Amino acid sequence: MPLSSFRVFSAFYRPFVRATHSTSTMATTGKQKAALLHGRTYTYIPPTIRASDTDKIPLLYLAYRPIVISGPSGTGKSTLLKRLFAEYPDTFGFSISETTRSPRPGEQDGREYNFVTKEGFLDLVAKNGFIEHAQFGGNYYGTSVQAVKNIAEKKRICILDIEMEGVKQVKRTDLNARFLFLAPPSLEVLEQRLRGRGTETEESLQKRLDQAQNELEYAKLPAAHDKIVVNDDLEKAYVELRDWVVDGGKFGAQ
Ligand SMILES: Nc1ncnc2c1ncn2[C@@H]1O[C@H](COP(=O)(O)OP(=O)(O)OP(=O)(O)O)[C@@H](O)[C@H]1O
Repeated sequence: MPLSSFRVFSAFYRPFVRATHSTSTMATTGKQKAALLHGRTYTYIPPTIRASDTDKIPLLYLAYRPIVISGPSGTGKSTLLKRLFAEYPDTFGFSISETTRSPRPGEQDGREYNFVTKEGFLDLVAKNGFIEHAQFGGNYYGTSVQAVKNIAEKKRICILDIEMEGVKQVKRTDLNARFLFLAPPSLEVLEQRLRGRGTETEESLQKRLDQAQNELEYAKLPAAHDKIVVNDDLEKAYVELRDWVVDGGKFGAQ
């Protein structure tokens, strides 16, 4: 795993989940629609519980619907989310990751991380309890479905900044999330932004661009996302993203 992926799990009180790796598996139910795009098969996974099944969704998740923001690395997700959190400081929640590593001095269980045993972690993996998980430096790290639910319980809206496999995994839960895809104006512009950011090696840049193609192709599937925003002009993209997220003050509540 490239070092840059570690920041996914390293920040305290993360307002959103950042991940570039996932070990989620593809579902194989008959409900799926598959589409062959450019020689690869992409599967649209319909939500386990549809937003229209309001009687099956716990009340809290009707009111505090998590928002999943995905899009190729370098599209501008962090830039736009930072602005959103600054404009709405008390609206969004903090998801706490699970980890099998030991607490460092000063760290508290349930604050920086939920510290769990390897057995407990793998048991939750087997039960499909993670949205994303990864191994780093001999330890496991992950974002559990329960951690996202805890945010709704605090009456806040959880924003998940995750990649495609995580998006599919969220669709398999009863989180009743809304899905926004942030697209770059083009792959060329994306490459320029990644180079301009100065965080990538040539190798990690290539990996990100390859993954960007996968994400862009998945996003073409009908109903993969509820909203697509193209981040061409930053100001325009921010207003479009914010207006969709805020939804006239309802934040997507049903
Ligand atoms: N509309 C825009 N016009 C020009 N530059 C932009 C625009 N949006 C973002 N950028 C720049 O592009 C770079 C990548 O943005 P950012 O780091 O927010 O992407 P990201 O999607 O969060 O990437 P990652 O998933 O790798 O963290 C940054 O240097 C940012 O300043």
